[in-house]
Amino acid sequence: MTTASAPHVDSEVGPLRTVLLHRPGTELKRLTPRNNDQLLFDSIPWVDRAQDEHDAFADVLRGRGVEVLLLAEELVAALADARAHSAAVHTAVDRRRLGNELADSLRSHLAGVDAKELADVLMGGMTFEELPAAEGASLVRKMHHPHDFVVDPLPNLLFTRDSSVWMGDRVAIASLAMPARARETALLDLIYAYHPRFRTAGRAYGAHSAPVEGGDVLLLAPGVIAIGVGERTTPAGAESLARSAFADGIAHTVLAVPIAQDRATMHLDTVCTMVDRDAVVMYPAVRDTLTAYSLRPNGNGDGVRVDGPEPFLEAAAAAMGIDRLRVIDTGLDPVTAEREQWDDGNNTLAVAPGVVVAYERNVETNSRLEDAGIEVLRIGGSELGTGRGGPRCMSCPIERDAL
Ligand SMILES: NC(=[NH2+])NCCC[C@H](N)C(=O)O
Repeated sequence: MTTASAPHVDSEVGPLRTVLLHRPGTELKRLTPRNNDQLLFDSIPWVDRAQDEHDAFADVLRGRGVEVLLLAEELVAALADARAHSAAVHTAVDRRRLGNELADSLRSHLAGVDAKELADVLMGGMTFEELPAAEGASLVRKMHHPHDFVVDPLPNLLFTRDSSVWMGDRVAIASLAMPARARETALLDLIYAYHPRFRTAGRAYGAHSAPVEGGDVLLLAPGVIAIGVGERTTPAGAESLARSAFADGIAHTVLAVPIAQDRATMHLDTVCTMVDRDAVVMYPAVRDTLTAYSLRPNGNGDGVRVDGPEPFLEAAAAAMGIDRLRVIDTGLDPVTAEREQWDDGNNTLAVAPGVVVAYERNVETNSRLEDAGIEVLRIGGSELGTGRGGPRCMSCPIERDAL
């Protein structure tokens, strides 16, 4: 491993130094037409091609000097600690699903496997068919279909943005709203608690608090955080993240931004991402309608003042202390705009101010970004995108240089 500097992120666009990605693996092979909706994929990805696309994404980042950490490797490293190993077994065994007898036999099986094999089960799941034969006749085993899951797979691990968020030098483990993703945070929690590199990192926000997902959290500028509130992050989640950020001195203003409770706009970063210190790319259909409530400490203990709603762009510029937040005018007709929004055209990952990674398929959005002087690093995403997530969703920045 390269010599690690300290984790720290206080913007969306400061030069990216270290990022956490997840190269998709066995968990994607679990997707079928019967379970894909529940597992939050819109079709069945071609897994080998998804891996190739992901490797190319990681290479683009490495080519820009970014250190790429892969979740599977970090998880195996964390599980080398015996305490992490036994905590991990605990998170994998669902007694309500398995009943006591089968739960006990799964527990003793997993307790005996090495870190790599345990990590594979935690990420890729396990079916009844794969469960090593246990003594005794379990009704649960007899009555389940061999392809039912003993441990659910986590295909959305790919979207590392959502499960944890670095704010300043602290990491917040998210609280994921959808049952299909809930267990992801347990894996991130293990990595940050037991991996030698992260063991000392401070935490922000309580893991078991109201739902907050990282795709909703935008670090607009040092001290200014926007939080989308919609299908995933709840008002209570936004409020609790704001209180935690104020208490830790990470933010002076948090903007709570209502977004439509739709699959197409499940997170704020599906309609708006930052591409430069003072510029965003935004889905034209929300440009003039997005609003924000401003939260600030009211100077009275841990009291919080709530103002608004007012137009998002105005509230953001005021909190950031700039005249105007530039919106790159994609100028797209409504149908093209809707198509490219669905394909994560607005979901860019900045590697530096004015330099972003974007899916190549969003031809029109990308060319407007270039017209506006933004450098666009294009990646293929035909298979990666089947889970509805782009370069920002697939990356969790751990270290960015200050602006
Ligand atoms: N930050 C994001 N926009 N993440 C996209 C997550 C997509 C994932 N399939 C989900 O529905 O949860």
